[in-house]
Amino acid sequence: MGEERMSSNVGFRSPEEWERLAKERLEQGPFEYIQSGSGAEETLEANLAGLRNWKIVPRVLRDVSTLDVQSTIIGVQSNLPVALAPVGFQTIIHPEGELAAARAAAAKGIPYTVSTVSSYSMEQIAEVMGKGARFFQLYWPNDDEIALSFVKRAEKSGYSAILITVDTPLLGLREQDKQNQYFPLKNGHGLGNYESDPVFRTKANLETKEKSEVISEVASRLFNPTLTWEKVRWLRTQTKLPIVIKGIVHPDDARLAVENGIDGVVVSNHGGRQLDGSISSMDALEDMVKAVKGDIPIIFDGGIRRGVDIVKALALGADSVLIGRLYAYALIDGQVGVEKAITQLKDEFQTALALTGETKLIDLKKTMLLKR
Ligand SMILES: Cc1cc2nc3c(=O)[nH]c(=O)nc-3n(C[C@H](O)[C@H](O)[C@H](O)COP(=O)(O)O)c2cc1C
Ligand SMILES: CCCCCCC(=O)C(=O)O
Repeated sequence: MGEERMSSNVGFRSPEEWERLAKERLEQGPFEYIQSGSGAEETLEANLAGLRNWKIVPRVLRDVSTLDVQSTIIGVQSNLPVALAPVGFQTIIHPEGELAAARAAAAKGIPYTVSTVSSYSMEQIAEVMGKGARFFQLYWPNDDEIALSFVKRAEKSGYSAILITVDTPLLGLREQDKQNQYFPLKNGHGLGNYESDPVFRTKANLETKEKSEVISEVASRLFNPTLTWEKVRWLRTQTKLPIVIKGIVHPDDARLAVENGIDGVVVSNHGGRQLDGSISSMDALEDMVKAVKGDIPIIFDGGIRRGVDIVKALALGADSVLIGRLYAYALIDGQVGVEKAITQLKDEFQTALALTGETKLIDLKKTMLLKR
């Protein structure tokens, strides 16, 4: 491992350095769209603090020469207990957007989650991924036939699970974006899945529309504040793919997920971009674990920046984690950048695991953590 680690130091970039470079290279609108949270950004900061506040109490003299970090995430194999989170509009970062990030995930053997508002279609992304594991994230439109069409297309193009994001009945109040008057959709990003959808095309009469009209048609269908568990139960009857609910932090919602036949939850506050003042992901995790651990897989996101953060989330009971901004910033260097970020995260995670005194994911336990 020594020689491999020396060579991986070439071109090393810390998460902070990726963020700094992204700020330098992107225009203010796109950069702040990625970086910012909602409101006063209390929850954005709380996600980071929530992880920082847990300290590891490491053990020693336990032969940590052989590590096993292989994982299963919603039924698919992964080289790490990590998947790339759905991040919409990736062409605001790099012209190859989702294609580059998805290729990187496939090359590194971890799952990639395609956002409903990806700039390339789910079929285009599937094609570049080959056998790479992929999930489809559903922003349920205000038209169930379009929602079902997305899910059927995901089935056909080899997606292994549907993640329904439920923390976005409407967009959080993001002050920087308001100041910048910036929302990527308005500039024509994030249309990949809508523009290619046969049901949407017919309903919106797309053949006769200018780009600006297409954008308005998508914008008018994107949000669905009427969504309830009843609709989720209906979707359960329409697909055999595992369904995961993304964006819950209340243990009662986790129980409801189990009762409604859901196959996993993502404990998430959307990276602090929705309800500002909501509980940090790490503070929510303990009660979510008490509510559903062992019933369905628990995925965690919000604030993961380094390998040691993954150790903490898994020790507190998560089965795996998603990373968002960490890879989004690295996407400024396209596929190479994202691959570099994943390689580094793996190195950090393995190092943190060994220095904690453990070799296997299953041995990460809450007893090795103290909250300070
Ligand atoms: C720029 C950006 C775009 C995002 N787009 C989506 C999206 O399309 N769908 C979704 O479910 N979550 C989206 N998220 C939230 C992420 O999936 C994830 O929950 C969050 O980024 C995790 O926090 P982290 O960035 O601290 O890792 C987005 C986050 C960012 C930063
Ligand atoms: C319901 C569509 C909202 C798209 C916003 C993308 C996103 O999740 C984010 O910016 O955060």
